[in-house]
Amino acid sequence: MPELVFFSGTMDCGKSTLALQIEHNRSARGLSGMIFSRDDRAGEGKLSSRLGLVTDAVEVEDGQDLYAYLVDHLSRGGRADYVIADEAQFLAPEQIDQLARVVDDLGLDVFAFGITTDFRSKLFPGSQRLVELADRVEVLQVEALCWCGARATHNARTIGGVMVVEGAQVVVGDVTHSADEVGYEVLCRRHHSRRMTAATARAAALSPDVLPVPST
Ligand SMILES: Nc1ncnc2c1ncn2[C@@H]1O[C@H](COP(=O)(O)OP(=O)(O)O)[C@@H](O)[C@H]1O
Ligand SMILES: Cc1cn([C@H]2C[C@H](O)[C@@H](COP(=O)(O)O)O2)c(=O)[nH]c1=O
Repeated sequence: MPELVFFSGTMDCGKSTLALQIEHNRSARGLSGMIFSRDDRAGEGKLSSRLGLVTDAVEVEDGQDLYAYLVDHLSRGGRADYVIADEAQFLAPEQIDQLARVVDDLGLDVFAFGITTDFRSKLFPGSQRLVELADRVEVLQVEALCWCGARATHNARTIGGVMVVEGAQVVVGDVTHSADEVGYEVLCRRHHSRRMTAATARAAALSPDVLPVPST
């Protein structure tokens, strides 16, 4: 049975790498994938991983009907044996419905990859729809870690390493925090709710105002 699978996790946990591996393994067996992406850091029409691999993708536009795009592609003699959608959090809920229709009406597997929640730990609309519709939601096995060593479950947006909680939901970026630049850092829930990034934790530890806590 074809499936809609949502591979979800924090930033930097290997989602795009897995997407590229699925693509590689299937194309190595002669299958042909339709690859969608949106706002990849590597640029328009790309699906890229931090491990350095990159492939071409169809850049999804606002209002684009993904089901109609596939039907059109197939009716012109194009091939598509499965579908990959990276950065799926950036897709509109209607586009996720269209991907579900690709599974149900065209009989193709759809593998969607994306972060579930934004920097305020609120669901992206596209991710919410994926959770609602997916046959399976898979959490990636490679754990991204918080600076404290716990499993990272949340995405923080930072400016110069300091967590911010105001701003647009979508700001394309990477897990870096050079001065003045918008970046991201993955944190455990405790440190996300305390707004404590690696930089602010280090600064607090060095501060003369912080009294040493005797160990119990
Ligand atoms: N230099 C490296 N050596 C080994 N693994 C790396 C290196 N750089 C990145 N990675 C791996 O790549 C993962 C990020 O992969 P990527 O597919 O770009 O993540 P995502 O799409 O989830 O944001 C990191 O969690 C890490 O496991
Ligand atoms: C938390 C959060 C992230 N983003 C952006 C930042 C990146 O461009 C992508 C995530 O890509 P990755 O391959 O999973 O690292 O999403 C955003 O726009 N808004 C947010 O709140």
